Amino acid sequence: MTPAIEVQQLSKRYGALTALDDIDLKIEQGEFFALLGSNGAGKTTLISILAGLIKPTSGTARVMGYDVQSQYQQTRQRLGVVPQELVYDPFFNVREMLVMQSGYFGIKHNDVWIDEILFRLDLANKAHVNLRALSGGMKRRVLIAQALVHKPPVIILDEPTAGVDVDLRQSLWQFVQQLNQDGHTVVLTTHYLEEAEALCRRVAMLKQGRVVVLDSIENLVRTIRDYTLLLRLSTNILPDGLQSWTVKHDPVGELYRISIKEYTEIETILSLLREAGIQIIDLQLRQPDLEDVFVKTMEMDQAVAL
Ligand SMILES: Nc1ncnc2c1ncn2[C@@H]1O[C@H](COP(=O)(O)OP(=O)(O)OP(=O)(O)O)[C@@H](O)[C@H]1O
Repeated sequence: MTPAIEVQQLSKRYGALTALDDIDLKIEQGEFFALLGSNGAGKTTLISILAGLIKPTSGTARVMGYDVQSQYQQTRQRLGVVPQELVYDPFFNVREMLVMQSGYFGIKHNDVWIDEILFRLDLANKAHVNLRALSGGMKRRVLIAQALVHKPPVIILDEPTAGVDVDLRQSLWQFVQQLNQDGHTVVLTTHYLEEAEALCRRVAMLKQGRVVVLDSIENLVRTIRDYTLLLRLSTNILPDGLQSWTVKHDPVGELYRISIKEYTEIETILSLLREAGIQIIDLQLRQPDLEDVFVKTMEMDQAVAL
């Protein structure tokens, strides 16, 4: 099957700055894929190239098999991008804007789908409100509606939940998951790693314009064997024996965070505390998650081999 997105040896330079450095990436149709990276890693640059908004310095990018530069019309029809920035035309109301956007794609009678999108994004009662009169979160919903108006098979969401309240986040994710189940490929960039972990199966992490991690979230989390033992204790004087572990004191909630690699270390720590007469008021064990993978990846000096 043709990949939804295929990027080969893609680079983008702004003068001396390399925003994307020889990237190869393939996202299959039907995937729910996370594109992660810290600020300035190159995520928006990659998305802008896919959307045909900027030209790469070298390399190729394809959407559903079509080249984003030489076959721009075909890729535009197949791609819906929700941009990070709130850009909107202040002269129209929500419905007018969506009808107009449908027109750009040559779709004449789109009312049924527009109604469905408005309903799913909880915008039905704002259909006749002028865009400039909407709150930031509502404008973001309109941007999402705008990206979906032509039912594109590939949907890219660039930090769609920034500034969005919890209610909409949940209904938005339900809607996007439904679209994914219906066969749409979804690519998501977000700084909320728990969101990526809950929704996506595979992830690429960008660092300084390079793909440094590409794998399923399940595999990545499995490779991390750092557990955190969280303890609230009856005293703040710890037994000397605990010096063999990295212990961090978190004044919020008076917690001690002890990094361990094996479950058996818990037994030793508990017996050291018991021997010192220290009581445990609260105990939790935190499993490694995508955030641990991300922090580790970003800390590494060199890109890890793919
Ligand atoms: N038009 C431009 N001119 C010069 N440099 C640019 C331009 N656009 C982006 N850059 C630089 O390219 C690099 C990648 O930026 P990009 O916006 O792609 O990062 P990002 O991963 O999307 O970051 P964020 O998470 O902050 O959105 C950054 O160093 C940025 O400053």
